[in-house]
Amino acid sequence: MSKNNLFDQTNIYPELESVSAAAAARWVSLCKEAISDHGSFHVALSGGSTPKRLYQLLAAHPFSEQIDWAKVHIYFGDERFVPHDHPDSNYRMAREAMLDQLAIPESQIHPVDTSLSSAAEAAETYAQELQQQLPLNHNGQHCFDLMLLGMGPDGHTASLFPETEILHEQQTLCAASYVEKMTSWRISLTFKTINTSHHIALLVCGENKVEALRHAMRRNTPRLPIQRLVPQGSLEWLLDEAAAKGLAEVLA
Ligand SMILES: O=C1O[C@H](COP(=O)(O)O)[C@@H](O)[C@H](O)[C@H]1O
Repeated sequence: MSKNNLFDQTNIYPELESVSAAAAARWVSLCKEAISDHGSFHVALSGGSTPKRLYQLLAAHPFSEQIDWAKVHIYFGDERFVPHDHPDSNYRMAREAMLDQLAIPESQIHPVDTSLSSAAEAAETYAQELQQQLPLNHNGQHCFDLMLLGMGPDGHTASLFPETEILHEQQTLCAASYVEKMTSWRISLTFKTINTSHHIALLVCGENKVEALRHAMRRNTPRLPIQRLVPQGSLEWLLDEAAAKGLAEVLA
């Protein structure tokens, strides 16, 4: 249907609730697949506002009991360099919405250590942890079974913001980045890591995402971070109708 491979798997749902339910169903099926393939499921959570409902759904009936939580390993695609109890912490949001309700062994929950002395040190430590914990794919690359992502109105994904050096990072799995417009340090997985994932699910909701989505779908000049997605595995977009407004003609 689409002229752009990046958008070959694009599904549009009425609103956040149905986007979240579809993402939860995808989590369940990928989780079962990964556990039968290599005995565990390694997932990177996204932050921001969109995934909170997904996390709440996963922690409750009917999704929670379909998942063997003892075999799930939780990581973070990006993090704000703030304490874990800070309102901006992605870890705190995931704890409150999902993790506190589930029987995942603590040793399998991998937050970014934001108590370290700098964002650079936190990122370096996290990169080492990923190297130790993540399974290798058949190419010998550290590989997530599922990478959850969102997209900001400026086309950022994870904490890969426009005009930041981290966009070009090819060596490490995770790096620190100062985001001028947020006046804050972020720690983020790099495109190298994201693109290696077995499956990427992008949840995008809200009218303020329309312009960035249209730009990326039209394959215009690649100025947005999101256009740096070159997945080795599969990638699917889960959009709500507000974000997908007017996209039909671009996808046709
Ligand atoms: O992938 C991600 O995208 C979001 C965009 O957030 P949203 O609040 O518009 O859903 C980003 O800020 C977040 O940290 C990240 O993981």
